[in-house]
Amino acid sequence: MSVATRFVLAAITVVGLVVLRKRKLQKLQARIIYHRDKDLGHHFGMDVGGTLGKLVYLEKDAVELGEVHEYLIENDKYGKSAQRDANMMLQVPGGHIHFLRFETTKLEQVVEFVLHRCFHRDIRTMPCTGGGAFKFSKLFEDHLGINLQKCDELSCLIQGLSFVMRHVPDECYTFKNVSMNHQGMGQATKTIIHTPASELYPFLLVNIGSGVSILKVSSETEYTRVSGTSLGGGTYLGLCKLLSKYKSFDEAMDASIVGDSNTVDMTVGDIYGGGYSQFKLSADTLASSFGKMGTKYEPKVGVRDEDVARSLLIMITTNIGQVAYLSALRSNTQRIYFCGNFLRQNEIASRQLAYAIDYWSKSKMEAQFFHHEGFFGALGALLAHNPELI
Ligand SMILES: Nc1ncnc2c1ncn2[C@@H]1O[C@H](COP(=O)(O)OP(=O)(O)OP(=O)(O)O)[C@@H](O)[C@H]1O
Ligand SMILES: CC(C)(CO)[C@@H](O)C(=O)NCCC(=O)O
Repeated sequence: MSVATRFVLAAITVVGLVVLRKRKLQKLQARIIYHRDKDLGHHFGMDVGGTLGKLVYLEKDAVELGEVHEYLIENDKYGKSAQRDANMMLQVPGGHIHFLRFETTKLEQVVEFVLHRCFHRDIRTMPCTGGGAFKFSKLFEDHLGINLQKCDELSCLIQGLSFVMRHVPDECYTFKNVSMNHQGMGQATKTIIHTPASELYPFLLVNIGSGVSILKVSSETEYTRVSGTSLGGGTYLGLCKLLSKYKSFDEAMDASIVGDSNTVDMTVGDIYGGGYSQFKLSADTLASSFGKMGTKYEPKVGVRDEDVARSLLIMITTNIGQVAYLSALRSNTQRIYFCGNFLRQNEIASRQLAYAIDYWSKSKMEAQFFHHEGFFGALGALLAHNPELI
């Protein structure tokens, strides 16, 4: 090949490469401009409660959410401020919904982290529910330039719940053949339940978050808040931290699995020396939560932290079960659905609730639970801005 031919070929290659690179750059720039023109906020739904913040986001296609998705995965990997519940991911037409949790006290850290990434400029408004939508709206506006669009928490709760009931197969479960002693031990079998839409309403919904809200739900759009109690998941976590060495909900949960509440609680047997047969109260019936502690000179002797965690769990759960049962009686509903993050990875509590409802109602009522129990509010906020998903 002559020198001249070689020169021509090299020139063509260089020009080709330059053109290709320019095209690639133009494509990239077009994508960036396309991003900047769009408000990605409607891909999100946030619920900031008294204890936990919940964030769901719709990944329509990986390119569009680009950096946001990467951040969330990266954040997840390093277990920093937020945690992704990977097993909760839902497939919806044209995308996936991802689920994240963070402690509300770490919200400022999350905001700070986001601030150091440029993608927040692509998010101008974000639907948000829970008390935090009000409490933290200025923080989001001032630091990130994001306008939180406030959505009512109970309305979002119902929207999110209706969505999973309609679209997520095997979402609801109960415990069949409930027989248990009063310390939450039992062999009942976890069973998936499919209730036909025609038989669904009315039902009672008990949302166990920091506090507890109890709603009578008559249709997808009609509901009333019939009761509530301040003895909820926040009470359990707060008392655990106060009375034991456990520093987190997950630690307290692990401990309560191996704890023995009998060292802490007073049973009918402790009082009667056996059962109170006249009123069919067996010897192992819980008579007084933490009652044994009141009779001891040095209450902590012989009591382990795991026993305290277990006893607290039974105490809070039994009380919620009773308030739920009485509310169902008053509202004339047979099915009671329990949700909220207190029930997250908390099978002792859900079994105990199933048992309590069955016991008090003489098997006329049934307790049911959800796999996505803590995310309905955030899902409802997401759906408010993506009605096509409903
Ligand atoms: N990782 C966790 N950290 C803290 N609490 C947890 C965790 N996982 C489960 N919980 C339990 O979930 C409860 C909070 O539930 P949820 O997120 O449904 O309520 P919230 O939105 O924070 O409260 P509220 O609706 O009353 O404002 C806590 O009080 C605790 O019992
Ligand atoms: C205040 C809310 C609604 C916040 O989610 C919740 O924590 C709650 O229902 N608490 C119980 C309030 C009551 O005693 O009715």
